[in-house]
Amino acid sequence: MKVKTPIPRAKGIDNSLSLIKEGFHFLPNQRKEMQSDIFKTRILGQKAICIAGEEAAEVFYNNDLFKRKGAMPKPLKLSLFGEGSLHGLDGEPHKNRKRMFLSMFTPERVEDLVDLALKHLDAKAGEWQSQDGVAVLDQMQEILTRAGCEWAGVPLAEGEVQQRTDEVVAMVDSFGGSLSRFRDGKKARDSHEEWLQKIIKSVRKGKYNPPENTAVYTIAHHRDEKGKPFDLHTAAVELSNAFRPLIATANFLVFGALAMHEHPETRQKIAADEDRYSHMFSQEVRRYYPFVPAMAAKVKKDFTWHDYTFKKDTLVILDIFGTNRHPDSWEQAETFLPERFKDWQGSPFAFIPQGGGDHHIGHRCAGEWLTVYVMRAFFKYFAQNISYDVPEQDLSYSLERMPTFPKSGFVITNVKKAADSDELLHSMQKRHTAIQ
Ligand code: HEM
Repeated sequence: MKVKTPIPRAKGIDNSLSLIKEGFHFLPNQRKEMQSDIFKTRILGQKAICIAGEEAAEVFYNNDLFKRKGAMPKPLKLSLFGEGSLHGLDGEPHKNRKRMFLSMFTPERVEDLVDLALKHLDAKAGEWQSQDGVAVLDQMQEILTRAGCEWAGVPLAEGEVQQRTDEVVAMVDSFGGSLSRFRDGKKARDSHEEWLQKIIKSVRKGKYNPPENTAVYTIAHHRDEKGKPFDLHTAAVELSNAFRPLIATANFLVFGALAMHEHPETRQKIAADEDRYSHMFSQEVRRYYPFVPAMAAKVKKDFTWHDYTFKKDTLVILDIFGTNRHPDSWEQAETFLPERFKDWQGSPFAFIPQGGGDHHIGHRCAGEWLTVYVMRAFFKYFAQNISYDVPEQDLSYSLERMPTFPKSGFVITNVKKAADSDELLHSMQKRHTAIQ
């Protein structure tokens, strides 16, 4: 970790606009310019310390030193996460909420989701065969909305699939600082929460009886650390958080399709899946391609780290994208290389596309395994079950836009299912994905 003393300060009075304008480049560029993995700046009018790398992630995810209260910018609550969600909780309330989430994401339920997602993917692939061309991004978003709702026990009528898909897409697309995308995300969230509140209400009244292992059942009947049920608004927010983030997986799926296209040798390797290559490939997609730029927390109590005193309530920003490509942890960090995960020893702090630390006691993403297993299964399906052409199109993606994806949405044409597609699908859906 490179640390300059005294801690350098970024140029400019407040860097909020530079962050929005430069996107994924902002933190890595500042670090490069200042030759330091820790620097000071101002964001949204507040003093902030920006840090990057494995060691930085380890300190950031220390619950004794950092808290989430007051760290999340208001617009993120209003559009992406929902007000009162577990992302902003600390201590016992967070532990109680996190236990509830992890109880809904058991290995069996992960397998249920993978099976459902494959079922919807296979149905869509059947339709693609008679279409001129399809944008994989849009298709993945619809498939994951259908599968996510079915899995969570949220009834979704055929006639509202498009509306509900558009809403979750708008919420996830709202975090990058664009005012118009924020407004769309906020509007989408209002409608989305109203819909989910009605569903929770009918479960509580006994008018709708979903299976006990579904998210909708769990959340409708959950009791918090004081033994109280959620108010209707919080129940809707957390029900959303139990399936809405799946939509983000669509971006990784499209980046994976792009990687298969740009590194054609990976396609055969995924199909053969020796040494769990599909897993290595999925991990490298999550490491290499951008999704989450950074996370924010506040200092819980004064402490000193690298001779710098972090004062209580100071905003600290962890560079997520930069940590996944940090040269101290990754050789040839800027190269797409799935094999790097073959003998990877694992580190909860060097590889943090979905947050770092421990899933149970910290804020690390509750849906990380759902994400990885859906990715593995879909990449295998793409490599084994279908063939397609990738026509001329704009496959570039902007690192200034947050979130980002290939500009064309990754269009494929001439889709054909393999003769033994049904058999392959059946073998994939067999219960063999158990967490390993
Ligand atoms: C591309 C896929 C995904 C990405 C990039 C992602 C990323 C993240 C990140 C960065 C965090 C916050 C870590 C922190 O606060 O330090 C998080 C938290 C969370 N994620 Fe995900 N996520 C993804 C998919 C999912 C899925 C599929 C689900 C569930 C269906 C999910 C549910 C959650 C929940 C409930 C939290 C809050 C955890 C807590 O505060 O304790 N995520 N995710």
